[in-house]
Amino acid sequence: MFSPRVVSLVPRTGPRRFMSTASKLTTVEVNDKTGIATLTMCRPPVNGQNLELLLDIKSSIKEIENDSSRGLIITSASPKVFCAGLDILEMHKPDQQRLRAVWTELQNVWCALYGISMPTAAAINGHAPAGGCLLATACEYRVMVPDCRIGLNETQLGIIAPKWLVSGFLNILPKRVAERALTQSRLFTTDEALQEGLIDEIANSKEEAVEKCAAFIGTFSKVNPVARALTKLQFRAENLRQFHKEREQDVENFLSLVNRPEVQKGIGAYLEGLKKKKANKQ
Ligand SMILES: CC/C=C\C/C=C\C/C=C\CCC/C=C/C(=O)SCCNC(=O)CCNC(=O)[C@H](O)C(C)(C)COP(=O)(O)OP(=O)(O)OC[C@H]1O[C@@H](n2cnc3c(N)ncnc32)[C@H](O)[C@@H]1OP(=O)(O)O
Repeated sequence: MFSPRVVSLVPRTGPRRFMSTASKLTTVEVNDKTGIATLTMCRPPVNGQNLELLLDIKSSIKEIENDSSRGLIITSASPKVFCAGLDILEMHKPDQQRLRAVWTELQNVWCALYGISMPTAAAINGHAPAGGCLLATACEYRVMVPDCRIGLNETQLGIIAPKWLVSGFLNILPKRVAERALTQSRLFTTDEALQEGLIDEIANSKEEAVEKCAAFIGTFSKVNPVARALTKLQFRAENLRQFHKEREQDVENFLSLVNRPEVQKGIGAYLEGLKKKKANKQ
């Protein structure tokens, strides 16, 4: 179903770039000076996480890991949206096999990003609801541009974010703030996110956000990388262990939830809402 991955390496003069897949839903650029890889999601208009984008993100993370980069920065090619979360079309009247693959790949992406040993940072250059927030909170550091929103708004959609999906959020926020945000489906503004500690810095542009992420990664230059990696993984091991224990059941739960007639009705209504928003804009 998927084309084989094509990796073309440009010689190491200046920043080197390799397109991570034939489908080009992500690109990876490694800065030769710093050794930091920037993974950019490029699925217009909002980086909706369909199966192909998730597969591409996973492969790009693995490539960066195998390339022994000094760190990973994740960002988006879209001017206003970091990532809008799961592609809602994948969940509306779904093909069952594909739906199963979508959720499995979301799990795989989270696991690869959350569990990678190198330093990670998210340059959040736009809105980051739901699955977008998942990617950002799997990283160790977050820099966001002004006037955007980030959070886990699942309950507003009538759905429940499983424990593994919330664990990045819980690494960052006090439990009480996290519980309230999840139950209220709160989408934090950039300023609120900084105030609560959900993001670490604000940047005025995507470029500045990437620079600040690189500066964060640079803070580890004098730290023993093996000791750093083991310490990071020590903090994350319990969440990962729990995730692996529950991941198969989690897929079944997801399928059963999405297939419920009332959830399908809700997804349909949500899609209509997005269409109306478009009509009102025109
Ligand atoms: C709905 C899910 C229901 C059930 C799932 C059931 C069980 C799941 C159990 C747990 C799941 C938890 C894990 C993760 C879940 C998710 O990620 S669900 C997705 C949640 N995402 C959102 O709620 C975001 C919705 N989008 C927005 O709020 C806005 O679009 C935006 C703030 C991201 C950007 O705003 P604007 O810049 O104003 O752009 P538009 O709104 O005009 O959108 C442009 C274009 O993109 C389409 N679009 C937007 N979001 C999605 C999406 N998530 N999937 C697919 N398509 C999306 C939108 O319709 C517009 O398309 P066009 O009209 O131009 O064709």
